[in-house]
Amino acid sequence: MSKRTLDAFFAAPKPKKQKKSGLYKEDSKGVIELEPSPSPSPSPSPLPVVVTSKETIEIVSDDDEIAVVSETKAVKSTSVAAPVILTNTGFAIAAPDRDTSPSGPPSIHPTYPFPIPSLPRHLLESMQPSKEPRAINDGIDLDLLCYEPYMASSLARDYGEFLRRELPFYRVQYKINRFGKETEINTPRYTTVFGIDDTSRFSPDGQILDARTGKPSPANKYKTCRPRPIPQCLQSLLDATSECTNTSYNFALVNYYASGQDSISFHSDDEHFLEKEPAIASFSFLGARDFLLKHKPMKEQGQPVEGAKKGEDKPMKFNLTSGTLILMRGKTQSNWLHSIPKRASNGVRAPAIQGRINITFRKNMTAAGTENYYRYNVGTGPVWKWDEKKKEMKLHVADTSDI
Ligand SMILES: O=C(O)CCC(=O)C(=O)O
Ligand SMILES: [Fe+2]
Repeated sequence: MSKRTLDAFFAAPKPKKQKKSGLYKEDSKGVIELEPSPSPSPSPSPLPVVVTSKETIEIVSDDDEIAVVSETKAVKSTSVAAPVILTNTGFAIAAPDRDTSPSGPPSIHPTYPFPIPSLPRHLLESMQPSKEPRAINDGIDLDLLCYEPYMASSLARDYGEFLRRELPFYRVQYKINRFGKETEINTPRYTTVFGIDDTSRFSPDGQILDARTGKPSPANKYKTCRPRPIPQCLQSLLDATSECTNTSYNFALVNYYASGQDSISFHSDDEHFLEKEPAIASFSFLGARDFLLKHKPMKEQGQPVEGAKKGEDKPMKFNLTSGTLILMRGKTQSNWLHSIPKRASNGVRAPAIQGRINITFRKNMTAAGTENYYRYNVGTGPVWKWDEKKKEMKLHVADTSDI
């Protein structure tokens, strides 16, 4: 969401708790793959049995957010034999026959706080959609394509864990003017962004070039940010998504919702620097979360309120599980709002909410759009990085040993 949209957002008082209207915000599936193993040598593997469980969760609050609203060369490497792990239940955990060696050197750029490893080879080979999409268009001006799943569950988990572990994240704070008063906003989720708008491109060695002339761009073209090339681990999914959705993208925005308290308020991705009727590809990895969609108020759009169409009064709800891709296209962004509401993380009937990665691929047309995306998704604060031992985000301390 852009600053312009935010300003419009705060032009009226914000209702407290549930039942919101207009643009105001509110702000897991367990998968076990088992292979019966009567003997210690279970190969060749039959198809895995996938056991899933659904949970019921409730909305806890809808205030806070202020929603904002290298290319690398593959190198040959050797495959590691997949181990078979025997459990004390008499089952062996299916050990996939996969090559987890890196598919190339890490992606590096002066703007990255640390090198970003290239994908393990088994993931790089799994970037194409696993099935045909289903159209969802049963609301007025709603035009969605849902790949459910785009990526099978164990690959989606590996990919989600890879991104969570290897990407730099930020907890962006910024100030807005709300009813004439300066207000500090704490974005209620981890964010990060890579990419550059259509007027520029990166050279193979990471310099910013003018997209039309191919010459280096003036050093002051981007005044408030340092655009970062999309690392291989995201570019490979972007390329596969471009191909299957027949759309080009130049930005990857990543959200990490660490718990049910992390969220994004109702908004639409209708920034003026995107194309008209933009196609936005939105992926989900790791923990499942509810995704709400509701029609913008008809009145606001100069249409009669009577005969409200599906989604306007009561939001449509999708439980987005790991590996799902939702493509929002056509008139969706100009007519619909979407959100990931807060959820109770330890409800009686609900297991703890697991962290969730979201990636959106978009096509940004202007340099101002680039500045906007970096301002609201990287900001000026410290870097957070996943601590694999503690299983949580930790402030990243730059390694100065080489300086
Ligand atoms: O996490 C999601 O599924 C939605 C994210 C989103 O709407 C956004 O980043 O604009
Ligand atoms: Fe969005």
